[in-house]
Amino acid sequence: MATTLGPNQYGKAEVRLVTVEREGPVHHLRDLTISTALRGHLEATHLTGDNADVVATDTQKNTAFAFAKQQPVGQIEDFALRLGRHFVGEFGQITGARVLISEHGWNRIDVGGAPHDHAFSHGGGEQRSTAVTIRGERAWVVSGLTGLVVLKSTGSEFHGFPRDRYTTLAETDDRILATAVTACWRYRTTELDWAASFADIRRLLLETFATKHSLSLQQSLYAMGEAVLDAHDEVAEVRLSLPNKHHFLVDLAPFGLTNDNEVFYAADRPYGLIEGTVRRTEESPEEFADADAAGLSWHPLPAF
Ligand SMILES: O=c1[nH]c(=O)c2[nH]c(=O)[nH]c2[nH]1
Repeated sequence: MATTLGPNQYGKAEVRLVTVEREGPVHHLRDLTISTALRGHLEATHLTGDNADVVATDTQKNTAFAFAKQQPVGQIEDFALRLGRHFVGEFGQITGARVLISEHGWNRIDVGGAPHDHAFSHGGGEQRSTAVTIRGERAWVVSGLTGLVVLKSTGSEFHGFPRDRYTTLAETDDRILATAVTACWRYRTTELDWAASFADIRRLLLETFATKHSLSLQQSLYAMGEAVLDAHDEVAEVRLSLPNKHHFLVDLAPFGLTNDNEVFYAADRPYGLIEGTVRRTEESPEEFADADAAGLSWHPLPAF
């Protein structure tokens, strides 16, 4: 039988890295999950078990820890770029890298109205993330967030959908709309004030969800992506995944009670899952022409 090695990559997944930076008595906490994956001339190990070209996944993990000691971690995008460029720059057989980092937020505990120096409470399920891909000299950055849970108790309708013999859903002109936002956006640059960009994109996602009168979650999704592209030249494309966290009106008639949009059953599953991409249609300005090709931004490997 004739076989050949197809696309492949390897690395250490989900390295949990916590750093404490001390500014006198005030401590700064960072909590990251890092995955590195390397690509390159790796036929030998697959075909014969010759590991001469294999930068061990253990070494990849150690490099992340050592880098965190040698220089403040900084923005996750910069840390991912540093790590990825290191592996590609240091080892001739490694021609590409993909580094994923998600950051878990911690907030200072408030004690008597003042933020505590070194005690923190977990920020909840929300995470900030980045996916950096390196190939040779080139780099692509996609950043985003997950687990941003939002709900509006009015300003959402859903009606006008087709009815067939399987349709039972009632039309509504006033419902709860809730979701956990997963968003990622592809940058046109690798040098940026990442923190400022992230903060403003997050603000726009929240504000648009809140203020856009919604006739469908799909409409909200598009408006959220459009708001980001309108305000942020440095972003080429936004992808959103929005689970519709259904809140069904409970039928209180059996108890002789009315339900005037006050009592809901928050269903856990199944949930609608609304996903979409919002893109620019205009010609790329000169400065972004090269960066506007998605390149390897989204697809880790053709096969995955
Ligand atoms: O905003 C919505 N979009 C849908 O596609 C859909 N489908 C459904 O049952 N409820 C909803 N709500």
